Amino acid sequence: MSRKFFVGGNWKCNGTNEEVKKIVRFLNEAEVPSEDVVEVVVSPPFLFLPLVKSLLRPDFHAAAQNCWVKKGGAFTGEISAEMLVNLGIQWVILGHSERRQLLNESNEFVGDKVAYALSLGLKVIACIGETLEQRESGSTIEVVAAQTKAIADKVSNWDNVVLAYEPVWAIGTGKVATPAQAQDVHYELRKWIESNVDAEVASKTRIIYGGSVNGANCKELAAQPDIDGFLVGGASLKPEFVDIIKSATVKSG
Ligand SMILES: O=C(CO)COP(=O)(O)O
Repeated sequence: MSRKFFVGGNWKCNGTNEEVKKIVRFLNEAEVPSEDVVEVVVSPPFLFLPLVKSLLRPDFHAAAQNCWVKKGGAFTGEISAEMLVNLGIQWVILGHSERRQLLNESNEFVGDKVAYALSLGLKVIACIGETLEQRESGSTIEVVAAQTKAIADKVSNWDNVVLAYEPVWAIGTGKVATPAQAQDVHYELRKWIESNVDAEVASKTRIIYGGSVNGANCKELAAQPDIDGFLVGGASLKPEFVDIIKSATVKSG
C-alpha cells in the first residue's frame, strides 16, 4: 500500500502581512514534485488564512492550526470548524503539543476535536508525542498509544486523518530524533493501529514526523519505511521548506 508523501508547514504564531506574502511568493515560485507525489499543506495563523488561501498556488493547501471542539457559538476567542468549512479551508492541525502543554488540552479533548472536525468534512493533522521526561522513563510508546487511542475511540473513519508524531523534546530545539528513533515510534504506532483499529487503516494512514526537520536532515528521515512525510515548524518559514517538500522523491525514486 503506497501512501502519498505529506509535507505540512506549521507557521505557528509567526508572521506579519508582509512576511506571509513573502513566504507565499517563494512557495509559488518553487519547482516541486507533482501533487501525485507529494501533498503540501501550509498552516498560517488564523488571521492570515484568507490571504494565504487567495494567493497560494492551487496544488498547495492551507490548514488552520486549531479549531473549537464542537459547534460554534458563545465561545469567545475561538474559531469553529464550521467557519473553516465556510472559508473553504480543508485542513486543520489538532492536538499540537504546544496546545497540549501550554493550554492543557487533554487526550480526550483532542479526540473530541478530531472527531468533530472530521464530522464536518475537514481533514485533520492529529499531533501526538512524548516529552523528554517520558522518553527517558521509557514510556514513549505507552504515551503515544494513549494519545492515539483517545482519537481512535472517537473516530470510525481514518481516511481524512494524518497522524503527526512530534516528540516534544525535538520541537524547536534543533535536536532532531534520529531516523532510527523516529522509525521505531512510527513502526510501533502503525502496529498499534493494526491491532486496535484495523490492518487496512494501519497500512493506509500516513504517519508523519515533526521536530527540528530541516533541509539537511529531511532525506535521511524520509528514507525510513514508516515515515510518510513531515510537519515542519521553523524551517517552514524559510525557502529550505522547498527542499523538504522535494525529499518526497526519496520515496518515489
Ligand atoms: O512543532 C513542529 C511542527 O508542528 C515542529 O517545529 P520545529 O520544526 O520548529 O521543531
